[in-house]
Amino acid sequence: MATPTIRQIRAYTVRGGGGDYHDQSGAHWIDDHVSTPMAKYPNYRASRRSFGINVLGSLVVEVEASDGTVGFAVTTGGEPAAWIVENHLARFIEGAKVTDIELMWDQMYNATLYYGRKGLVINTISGVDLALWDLLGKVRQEPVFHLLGGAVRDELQFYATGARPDLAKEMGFIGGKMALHHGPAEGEEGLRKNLEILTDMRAKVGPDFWLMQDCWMSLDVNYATKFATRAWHEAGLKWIEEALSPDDYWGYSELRRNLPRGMLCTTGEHEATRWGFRLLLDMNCCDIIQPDVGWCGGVTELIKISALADAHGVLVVPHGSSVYSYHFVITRHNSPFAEFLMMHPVPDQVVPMFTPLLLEEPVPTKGRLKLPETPGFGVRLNPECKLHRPYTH
Ligand SMILES: C[C@H](O)[C@H](O)CC(=O)C(=O)O
Ligand SMILES: [Mg+2]
Repeated sequence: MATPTIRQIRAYTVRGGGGDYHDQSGAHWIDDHVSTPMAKYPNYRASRRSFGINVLGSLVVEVEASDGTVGFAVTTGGEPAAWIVENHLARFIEGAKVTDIELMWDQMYNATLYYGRKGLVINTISGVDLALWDLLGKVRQEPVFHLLGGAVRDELQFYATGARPDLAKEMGFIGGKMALHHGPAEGEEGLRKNLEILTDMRAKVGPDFWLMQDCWMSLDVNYATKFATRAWHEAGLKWIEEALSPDDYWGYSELRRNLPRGMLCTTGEHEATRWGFRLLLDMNCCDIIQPDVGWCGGVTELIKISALADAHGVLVVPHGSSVYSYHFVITRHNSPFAEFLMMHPVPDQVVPMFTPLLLEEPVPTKGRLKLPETPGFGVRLNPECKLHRPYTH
């Protein structure tokens, strides 16, 4: 049978959770006075929505093959990403063989180099790439993790990100990661509060449960060193995550050298491509890299990033991104566990990370998950979510 080609690519936007998991309404732990680079401005301290963390919304990319098979993926990027797909990237996708993902990636990346490389553009390319892997899996009637070389273990094991590691422990997760609440602008009092939250949580979860702190790019080297050292001694903090701006490779190098022996430095969720990660690796910036497969260039690029990290003895524990991460992590020896982002507002129960956008999105039970062998990424779009196609070509 001839290899199907791609008949059409379509880009949609949708609001209210899903790919853009920060696009929540009402009270939610993910928007409860989280420390950010904007927290130096008191007006933007209480809520990340106040400075526009959710302005983009979700992007949904659909690719339809000549045999009628449709692949899709969701990520962030919203309307500007939809414009890039429809007006620029479509030409490299339509007419191509469904198997030629490497070629399509290279053309999308090189054609956008003059305004792309990172951020929104590589985020958009990631969405297209994930849709292409979904399509190939569906055409072949294989789950994506089979196409990536097959599972290297029976099931995935997860730590949970949310405000309640104590509840995550009861739910069977191997660790809990909390968002930092107070940044350097909140001074000594903020530092004391940050440490208090951690020591309280340590008392609740006992000595052995992993506790991690996500700093969402909000600290400087001095504050991060002081906080991490005290948090290690007073609360057994396992890792300090994304303490600095993603552009500050020099700062990460220094921070990692400053950390107490045994404590891990992690970063990379806002880094992109093999070239960005090469800087983090060559400059000894961290012990674990955390690429987001929906932002770093997609699965096609994550394969390369992961191989590079492996050669440097650095683990790859992707940021969030639900099934798109799970299908990768299960195939890699240097990704021994995965993140589960708790999207319940409290969060006192497990809900699918991209809720309500996907159907059949698998979730961990007792902190573990055996991936179903459904073709592609094994998920469907929820027909109740209103998609909008702002541009056509
Ligand atoms: C909790 C963090 O601020 C962010 O929303 C998610 C994240 O960075 C992570 O899961 O890691
Ligand atoms: Mg993070």
